[in-house]
Amino acid sequence: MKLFTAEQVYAADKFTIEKQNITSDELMERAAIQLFNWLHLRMQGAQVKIHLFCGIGNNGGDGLALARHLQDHGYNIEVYVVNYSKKRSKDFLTNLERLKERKIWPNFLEEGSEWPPIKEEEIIVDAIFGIGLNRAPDEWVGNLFEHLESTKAFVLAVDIPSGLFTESVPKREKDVLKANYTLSFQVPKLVFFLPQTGKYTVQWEVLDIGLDKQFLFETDTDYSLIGKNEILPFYRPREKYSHKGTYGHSLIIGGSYGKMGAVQLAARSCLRVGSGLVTVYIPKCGYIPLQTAIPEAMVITDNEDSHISEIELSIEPTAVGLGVGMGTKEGTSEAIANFLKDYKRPVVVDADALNLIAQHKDLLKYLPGQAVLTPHPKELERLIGSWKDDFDKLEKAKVFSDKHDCVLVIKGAHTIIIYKNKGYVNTTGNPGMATGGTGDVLTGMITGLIAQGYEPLQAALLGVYLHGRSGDITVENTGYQALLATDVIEGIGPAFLDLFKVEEKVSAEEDGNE
Ligand SMILES: NC(=O)C1=CN([C@@H]2O[C@H](COP(=O)(O)OP(=O)(O)OC[C@H]3O[C@@H](n4cnc5c(N)ncnc54)[C@H](O)[C@@H]3O)[C@@H](O)[C@H]2O)[C@H](O)CC1
Ligand SMILES: [K+]
Repeated sequence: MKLFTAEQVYAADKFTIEKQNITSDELMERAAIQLFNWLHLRMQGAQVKIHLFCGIGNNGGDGLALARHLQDHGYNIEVYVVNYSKKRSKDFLTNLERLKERKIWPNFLEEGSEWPPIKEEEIIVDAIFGIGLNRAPDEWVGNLFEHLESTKAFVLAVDIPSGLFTESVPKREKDVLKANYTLSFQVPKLVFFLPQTGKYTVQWEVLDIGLDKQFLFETDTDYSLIGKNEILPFYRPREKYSHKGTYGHSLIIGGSYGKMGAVQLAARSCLRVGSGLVTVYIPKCGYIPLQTAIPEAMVITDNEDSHISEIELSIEPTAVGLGVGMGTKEGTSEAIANFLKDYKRPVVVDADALNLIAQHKDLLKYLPGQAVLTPHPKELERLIGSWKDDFDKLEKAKVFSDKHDCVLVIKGAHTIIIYKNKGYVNTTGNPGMATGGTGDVLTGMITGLIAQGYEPLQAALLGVYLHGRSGDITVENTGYQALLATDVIEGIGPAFLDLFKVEEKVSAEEDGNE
């Protein structure tokens, strides 16, 4: 799913209005009906009080139109206009008139107004600011947000939590009204997925308001959301007359005394994603544990017992996963540097190998094209330097990826994959996966996918998606706390099978939308 900028959403609006020969008021009405259906389906006429806070632009217009539908269906509502500007939008005014015709008189809130009392069990609809926010809300509006949050009532945001910009990070937390749920029109916003801005909504959902499908399809975006629909088109099925040679030979280079587990995790996950053959290159101390734990893997050992000192290859791997559990002994750093100077085939670089490259940036020029780098935030900072905020981080990552022709897998709650000027936001995974070894599993998976012939970017997308999906499937049995990296490997099979499961439709939801 593409992630549009506010400017692109406005363009889609305009295009739709012209092509479908409708008015902007009719489009607002569609939005309001979708909002109403969503609420009505869940509330079934319950008389819990709904407090609708509406701004003076089109987001406010949506709120007023929703209030009208709620009133028509007998809901218990109270409407407020947050009067932060005299510049009211046309469709806001139209909807204000419609409310007045029904004898609904909103409360006008201004600087100095007394804030309305709201009970914890009541509902707040936030239609104050939408994607048109162009500067931080005035102090008194921030104070209102604070008051609304302090009531602990459930906050349902229309389109986007008020005070949240679509393309930058707000300066102060109190300038945004935190939402429990956001109903976003047509497309989710990038800010829902970044650590500094994602925290402003607990959950989100998209409401289809019928913006022109062709326009949405043809508009190119810098960011997209990666789910099953984005993965399936490049999934490669197993061929009947294939053999293990068809699916590549992966080599995992890593391990040191006390960190052999990392190699085991990477090698096993590499096998689980379907790599035809897997060899590991490790220091001698890992020989017996490796051979015992993973009979399917082949082992080549370094001359040193406790760390890697020289990477001498007697095989020609299809793809290499470099760095897991490797340590930073001096001999090891040299071995990696020498290896990278000679090696010309696809590589996934992780952990200590990443840190080494960050320390010796001249090594970057030896990376083969489209090398996949899988840094966590600290490793990323060592590579690209510090950043002002999440948007700055993404821009710097894009510049780095373009300059060094590499795929950056920025690990986090929503892992973001950057290649050149595009970003791909992953949707799978959960907090249970914040545990030692899951990164090694990811490295093994991406390596194994590249070995099978996936382009490095595709391998990164599929690997990250399946890794998170496996965690999501597995956590159902383990719970967050007990989830182990090993469990994520065991879930890879079910995650592949899940790619082909047809989603069950909630029939009531469909009814509600009719
Ligand atoms: N396709 C869609 O998604 C549709 C969206 N709709 C809704 O329209 C809003 C966007 O409406 P817009 O009028 O452009 O902006 P806002 O309501 O967000 O803001 C109002 C207005 O206020 C001014 N402003 C901005 N920042 C400030 C500030 N800090 N203080 C005071 N005033 C400010 C600015 O001039 C804005 O224009 C979208 O989110 C949806 O909810 C349509 O209803 C249907 C199609
Ligand atoms: K809002």
